[in-house]
This record gives sequence, C-alpha cells and structure tokens, in this order.
Amino acid sequence: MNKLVTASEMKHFDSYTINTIGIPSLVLMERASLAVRDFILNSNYDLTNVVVVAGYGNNGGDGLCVARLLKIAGVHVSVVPVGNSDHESVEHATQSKICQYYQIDLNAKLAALEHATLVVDAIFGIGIDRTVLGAQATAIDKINQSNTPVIAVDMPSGINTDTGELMGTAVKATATVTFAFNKIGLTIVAGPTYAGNVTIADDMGTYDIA
Ligand SMILES: NC(=O)C1=CN([C@@H]2O[C@H](COP(=O)(O)OP(=O)(O)OC[C@H]3O[C@@H](n4cnc5c(N)ncnc54)[C@H](O)[C@@H]3O)[C@@H](O)[C@H]2O)[C@@H](O)CC1
Ligand SMILES: [K+]
Repeated sequence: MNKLVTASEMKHFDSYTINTIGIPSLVLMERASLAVRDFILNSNYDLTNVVVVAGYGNNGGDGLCVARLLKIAGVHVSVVPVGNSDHESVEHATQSKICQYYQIDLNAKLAALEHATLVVDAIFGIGIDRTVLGAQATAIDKINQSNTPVIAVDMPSGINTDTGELMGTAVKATATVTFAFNKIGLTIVAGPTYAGNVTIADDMGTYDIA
C-alpha cells in the first residue's frame, strides 16, 4: 500500500528534495500546479469562469501558478486573495509578479464566487496549524455556499493534515489534487468527505522517504 504521510513528514520530504537533492522550490511548485491544471483541463468541469481563492503561503502560491497556467490555456480566471499579505511567502511573491505580467486579476472579491463555474481552493495546504477564524473562515463558508464544483490544492483548506479533523471549518471539495504522497488526513475522519476524489500527483508513495 502507498505510504500515507503527516504534515511534518511532508515538510521534511519537501525540504530534503529542495535542499539535499537540489530541486528548487519553484520547480516543485510548477510541477504541482501543472498537475492541478492538467486535472482541471482533463475533467469535464465548466471552465467559463474559474475563481481561485488563494492564501499568502505556498498553497496560495500554487493557486496563483494554477491561475497563470489556466490563463495561458485560454481559461478566464481570477484570484480572490485571502489573509494577511504581510505573511506572503517568497514563492507566492514570485507567482504574484508573474501573474501581473499575464494581467490576471489578483484582487477579485468573494462576490466573484457567485458567478464562478469552478472554484480552486488554495487557502491552506499542509501548513495549517490552528483553528481557522476571520477572513479565511468567511471565505471557506462562502466557497461551500457557492454550490460550485471545488478543486482543492493539496488539502481541502481547514482539514488537519494529520488527523482529518476540521480546524473549525473546512472547504468541502469535489476533488483534491495532492502532491507526492497521500496525506493521512485525507483518509480518516472528515478527510474523505471533504476531499472528494483524491488524485496523487507525482506519486512517490512506493518510495522510502530519505
Ligand atoms: N516548496 C514547497 O515547500 C512546496 C509547497 N507546496 C505547497 O505549499 C503548501 C504548504 O505551504 P506553506 O507551508 O506555506 O503553508 P500553507 O500555504 O498551507 O499555509 C500558509 C501559512 O498559514 C499560516 N496558518 C496556518 N494555520 C492558519 C490559520 N488557521 N489561520 C491563519 N493562518 C494560518 C501558517 O503560518 C502557514 O505557514 C503545500 O500544501 C503545497 O500546496 C507545493 O507547491 C510543492 C512545493
Ligand atoms: K487548499
């Protein structure tokens, strides 16, 4: 059976890949995002109006990268930013700059969800470590009320990567594209219901983690 990992095991694996093997972080992000793009393009979703809801960490960086890849593929896409930009990751800042070149709207409002035909959830991935409150909780609730298919990037935002429990509230996804290894939290407690169909991109599940 393929290995299931915790958040800390996944972080260790990412850091080993980046710092010891030498694959740059942005290359991992591009590969992850290409997998999400391919999943979206190869499914039967209505792509008339895709709305990416993105945090300011690397899960949000994935979201911006997916937005750019979809725009290049001819899809109308906008990004609703959620959270505190003071906490922007380095990779997110890079993706943001690239998106500006492609004239992607990075400041859409939550109201954009009312007209979305597909939502990409990139608020939190494996970095979630506390109860979701405030703007992020509002965004998650609006996504769930939108009655629109939702693709979660890596984890449905709000699901604990290790326990599958809700961290207050969580995105109820139609499908989740997770990276390299399946996560324990996608397989137990609320995880399976909130993740929908899980795809493991760049599946490393039969390898031993160094
Ligand atoms: N180079 C890498 O490290 C890669 C990361 N990837 C993506 O990056 C994600 C992990 O990124 P991050 O570690 O930046 O974490 P996240 O983007 O999951 O979360 C961002 C930050 O939010 C904060 N936070 C946690 N819980 C919160 C809460 N309840 N309310 C408010 N803020 C909260 C934490 O400080 C956390 O670091 C993965 O799930 C994956 O999507 C992928 O792009 C593959 C490569
Ligand atoms: K997510």
